[in-house]
Amino acid sequence: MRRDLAAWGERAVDGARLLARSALDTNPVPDWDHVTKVDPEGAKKLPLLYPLWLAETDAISVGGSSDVTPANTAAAFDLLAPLSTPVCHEPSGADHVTEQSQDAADLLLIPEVLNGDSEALVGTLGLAIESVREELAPELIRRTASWLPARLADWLAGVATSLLLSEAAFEAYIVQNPDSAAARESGVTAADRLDATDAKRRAMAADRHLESEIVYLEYSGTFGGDEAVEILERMDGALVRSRVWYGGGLADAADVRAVREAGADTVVVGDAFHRVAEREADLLERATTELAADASSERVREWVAERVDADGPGPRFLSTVPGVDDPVALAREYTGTTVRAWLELRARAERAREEGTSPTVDVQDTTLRAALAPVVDDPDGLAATIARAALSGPVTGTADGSRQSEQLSASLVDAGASH
Ligand SMILES: CC(C)=CCC/C(C)=C/CC/C(C)=C/CC/C(C)=C/COP(=O)(O)OP(=O)(O)O
Ligand SMILES: O=P(O)(O)OC[C@@H](O)CO
Repeated sequence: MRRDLAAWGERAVDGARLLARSALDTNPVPDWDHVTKVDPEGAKKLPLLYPLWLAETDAISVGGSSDVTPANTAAAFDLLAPLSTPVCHEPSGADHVTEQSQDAADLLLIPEVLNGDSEALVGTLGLAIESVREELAPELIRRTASWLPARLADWLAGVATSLLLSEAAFEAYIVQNPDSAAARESGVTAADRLDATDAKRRAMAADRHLESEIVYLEYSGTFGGDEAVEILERMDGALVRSRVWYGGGLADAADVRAVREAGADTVVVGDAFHRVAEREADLLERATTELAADASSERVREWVAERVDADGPGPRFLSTVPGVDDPVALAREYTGTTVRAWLELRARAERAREEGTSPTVDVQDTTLRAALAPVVDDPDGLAATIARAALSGPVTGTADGSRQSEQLSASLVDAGASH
């Protein structure tokens, strides 16, 4: 009798859970419109005033499929964790998840590839779970409660592992560009590309069986165009709980509109953001020779207006953000502020060198600090971090993004300050 009652109770709970799944939004991943993917590898840079550009996006995802290491992941988190925008961590290897990355990230996103090899679906995941259960979690317990008896510590490490996985969100990827690093990492070849019918079926399996919080249509590096639209339209309405994310080659408002109208809940933009930093590096170099260190705001505004037009990377990135009404005006504003902040930091670094004082630049009353104040909680701390990174410059032999300085678009080292 007692057993019958217990079984009945369990069934009732399961039934309620199923009802809630269909009737309520139980997905812990917010329904973001726009996510910016920040790749920690050294070749992909951040604009000097990245907190301004990233204040426009709904969330940041830190990750990439090549040349990502625990060290460059840590450097990226040092720069990004202080922002008010939520920061996710999307590891592509088991060793990218560390205590520091877990502390810094608001959400762990775990990729599982629906059309790749089994290594990418469960192999790397198994390895990562093993490393959390047998290394990361026991080490954490040892450090925080070394006095615990071994058996209790081991039990707690198991609980911590389950907790990490239950709080993570799983991303069921459909990888459609076989020429991308993501495809190489997940064993996806041209023959594995899916048509709309198969893509929808696998998405339904991920939604209902794997219970993946995200179904991610991935064209990494290239825009999926009509094919992506057809797949998204086919999936639309077929999924109960998973959010649908589209990423790959988004470079302007028209691309974004097309995939959103087809049913993508969230668009993910990667390269278009890193291109802002690439262009900025050239622009700052020119500003150094063409503008006086104390150029007026008006002069800088004119100079920037002549060089930033609708086809530039800044306006293009901002045009992918659904809420931004005038991407050209906003990109000019952010670029102008960046140029002024840069000229001022250079001048301060030069002065510090001439006076033989410490190479650390005082960030009080700087354009940098003032620009950060409206978008972050601790503008003093972040301004100091950015100035320190810009001043410390690259170190010979490393260009892997493992230092914050290697992740910024420009370095002030030639202004005389050394580290
Ligand atoms: C469980 C824990 C603690 C960690 C998870 C570690 C795992 C499972 C990693 C899986 C890695 C995997 C299957 C990667 C496949 C490649 C992929 C889809 C990567 C995501 O794409 P991006 O890395 O954003 O692509 P780009 O570098 O091309 O921008
Ligand atoms: O870099 P892009 O092509 O914007 O792609 C974004 C993201 O989907 C990559 O994982």
